[in-house]
Amino acid sequence: MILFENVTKKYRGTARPALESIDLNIDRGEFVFIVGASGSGKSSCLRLILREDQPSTGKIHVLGQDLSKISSRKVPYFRRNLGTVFQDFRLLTNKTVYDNVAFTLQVIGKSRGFIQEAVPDTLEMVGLANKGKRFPHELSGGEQQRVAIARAIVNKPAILLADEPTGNLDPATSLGIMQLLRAINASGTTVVMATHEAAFVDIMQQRVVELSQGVIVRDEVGGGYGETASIPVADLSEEGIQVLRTTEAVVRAALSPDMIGQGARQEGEEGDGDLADAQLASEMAPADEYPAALPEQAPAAQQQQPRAGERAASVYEEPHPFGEDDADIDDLDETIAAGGPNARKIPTFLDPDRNIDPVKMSETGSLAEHLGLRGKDDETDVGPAR
Ligand SMILES: Nc1ncnc2c1ncn2[C@@H]1O[C@H](COP(=O)(O)OP(=O)(O)OP(=O)(O)O)[C@@H](O)[C@H]1O
Repeated sequence: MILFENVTKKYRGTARPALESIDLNIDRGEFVFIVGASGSGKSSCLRLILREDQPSTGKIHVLGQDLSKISSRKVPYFRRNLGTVFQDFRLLTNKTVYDNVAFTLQVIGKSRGFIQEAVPDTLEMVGLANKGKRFPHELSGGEQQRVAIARAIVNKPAILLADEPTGNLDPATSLGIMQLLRAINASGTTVVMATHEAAFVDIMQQRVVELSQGVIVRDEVGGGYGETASIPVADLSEEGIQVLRTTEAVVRAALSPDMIGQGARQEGEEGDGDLADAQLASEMAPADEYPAALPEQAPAAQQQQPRAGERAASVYEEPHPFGEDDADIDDLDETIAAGGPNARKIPTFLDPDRNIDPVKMSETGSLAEHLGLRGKDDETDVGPAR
């Protein structure tokens, strides 16, 4: 689906390449973290996939297309298959939430009927069904990122590229965003995410591609953040460190062998966290306490038997821009049904089918409280996470 063949990118006027001899193959349905220290080449990598830039040497194929052969005129058509999310949200400030999401569809000429169906569906999916009339400045940071994600996925792209999507959010809000991205991935979208968020990379146990000075130094399925891709903890305030540690403790407790697949560890049971962690984790885990975050989606492992009528009800069944002859696209449904080539068990608290109501998540404070973290106001939802 995404193929880099011996790709080198050297920017004009720079002494060394930003990316050097990169070979990378990302399959349909994968969730891939791209990690690495600042300047290691993560964003350059995403820009090349998006065809915002071209490699100096080497070949890149995305969705079966040789990117060097796509003319500038056709680049916008190519990009319809890719959703993008950035650290700074990039919303249109003078448009409502609804219009921000609808705008994506309007510019590619979708019918009014399609837009009227797809936008509310997508806003509901990201937990913002009741906030369509708000303007971006009336939303918390986490909510703004949800709008950006809604905008990115409303056209049901095959690939979602996320460049530090939680970089401006606190850990609790970031957790909700990660859960949403994992749910989107579970529905079949390939997700490639550049990040510095060590805790989330560690707990998600997805494929990790680590860059160091433009070179891939690690490509590990089910990996963690790693030691060399260091998080700039020096930037953390004391309070930030406390929140990050608490979050990490919670998610690690949630991932303990006792809990995976069987709900929360009970208070007082043995585990690798302390009692407070176990309490927090057990608050997170009960499956039936919250409605499913994404009712129409199931975690990858459960998607081998799609529910009858589920796909028929989708509003996204329009012809793919690449046409029905594209083998890559033809195979997509099969891959989705199989849960993607790298479908594997995901942590219960990230399981889109089971735990946190997205509306609760988007109402700032409630998730943090739910996690046992400090509650917060809308105004404080945006802030340095690290
Ligand atoms: N347009 C450009 N012109 C010249 N050099 C660039 C350009 N864009 C990036 N670079 C350089 O390429 C290297 C890789 O940058 P890139 O933004 O891809 O790194 P990154 O891993 O995404 O960093 P960060 O985590 O700080 O966002 C850096 O040395 C950067 O200075």
